Amino acid sequence: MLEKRQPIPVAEAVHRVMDYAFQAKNELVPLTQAHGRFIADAIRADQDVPAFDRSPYDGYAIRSIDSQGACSQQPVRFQVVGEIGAGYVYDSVVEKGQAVRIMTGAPIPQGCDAVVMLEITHTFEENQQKYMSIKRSIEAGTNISYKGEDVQQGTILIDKGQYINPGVMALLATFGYEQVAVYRKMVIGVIATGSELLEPGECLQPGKIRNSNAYMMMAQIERAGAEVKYFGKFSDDLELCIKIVEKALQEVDILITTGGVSVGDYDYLPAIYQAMDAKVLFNKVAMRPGSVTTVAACNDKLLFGLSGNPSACYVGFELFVRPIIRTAYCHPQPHLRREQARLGADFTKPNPFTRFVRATAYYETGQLVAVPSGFDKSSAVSSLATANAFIVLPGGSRGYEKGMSVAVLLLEDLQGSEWPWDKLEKSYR
Ligand SMILES: Nc1nc2c(c(=O)[nH]1)N[C@H]1C(S)=C(S)[C@@H](COP(=O)(O)OP(=O)(O)OC[C@H]3O[C@@H](n4cnc5c(N)ncnc54)[C@H](O)[C@@H]3O)O[C@H]1N2
Ligand code: MOO
Ligand SMILES: [Mg+2]
Repeated sequence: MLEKRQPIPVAEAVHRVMDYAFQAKNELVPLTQAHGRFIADAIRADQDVPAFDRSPYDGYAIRSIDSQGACSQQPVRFQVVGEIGAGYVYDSVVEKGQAVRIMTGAPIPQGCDAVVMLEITHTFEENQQKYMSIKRSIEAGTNISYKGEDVQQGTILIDKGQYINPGVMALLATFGYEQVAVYRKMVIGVIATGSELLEPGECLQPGKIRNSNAYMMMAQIERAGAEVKYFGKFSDDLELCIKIVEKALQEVDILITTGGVSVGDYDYLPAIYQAMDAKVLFNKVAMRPGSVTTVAACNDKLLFGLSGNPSACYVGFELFVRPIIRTAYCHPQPHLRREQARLGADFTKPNPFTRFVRATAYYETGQLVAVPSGFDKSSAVSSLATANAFIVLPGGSRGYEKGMSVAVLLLEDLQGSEWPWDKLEKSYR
């Protein structure tokens, strides 16, 4: 007798998976390889930035008091006693009536408290001595970038778990990180199943299709920030498949299979979990696509049995695997970013289960709009290419109309959500 599978709500399924979340170990990488990784240590400013008062302009450093009374009828002149470029320090004290030619980024010489922009000065020479004059008085503090105005020593600038973007790279360099502690990339194994599968380089034959899921998932794994280990395709021999899964599981942090989780004669995954004595966390989720998504735990390692249908496989990865990866990197918001959007086209299919419609989301005069990105069957591959979001339609509805407000999950957003599954209300206009 065929075992009857009990569908569980999506949020419950995600909870069951997240109970197995763990933290990845750290490793040091050269700064040049840190972009795109997740930082494993907070960045604390060990110095002020800037570290000294400096000039934001090219001009002349002066003592502001000396400029008092300057006007167009009575310009005030300064004796130019030196010059200082960025990277150098003027080593004398500037005296009454003196000025130092200064370049952007150079430290303010001792004695000076203002910088006059080059454009408002007049320069001349008398008796082989350089002078500069100005026609207005300058207040103390004019054109000075003060020590610590950008960052004060001791400030925590980035918490651990943050994604290293180009701006974080700038901070790491500013504070002298030649090596950066990042979370070790999780290694995720991928196995495709099905005798119908051909690789992209092979010619199509009757009844066969090309294996798209493995390549799609490899990219999803990389987008989520992990590393792929591809084990190729299963053979048709169950005993051999069991051995392959057991061996693969030892070489990876997480193993994903695609296909073979339903009730077909060649759907081997349930038998494999049983043979391995793996604990099945669930094998049916009240969602479409991806209702057959199965997750099992074997010696604390997760085995994700994603559907063979491309759209179902894609959705299963983003909902269940991605948050495990991001949690391993201590990211505080490991799930897909949830937002509210306006539905850009009718979606008339009824939804007995929560439906994740692959969609294109975009802004239109400040409002997020989401339009289904094409053919919406679980087997669809075409609608994935332009999808950057899922429209989440709660179960028990009879279809949705253009203009309604719907929840969306954004696929290409780095911020993420802490827990996007609360209060998935029925939509409203
Ligand atoms: N009697 C029932 N039949 C099915 C049920 C059910 O509940 N009762 N569930 C259906 C649902 S829902 C889905 S989804 C699929 C899931 O099937 P499997 O996960 O077992 O996957 P396969 O049978 O191996 O393949 C399904 C489909 O996907 C194609 N496929 C497989 N691997 C790949 C790949 N790597 N790249 C591209 N396409 C792939 C495969 O050729 C099949 O067409 O089961 C339903 N059936
Ligand atoms: O698991 Mo299937 O994708 O619900 O169609
Ligand atoms: Mg099947």
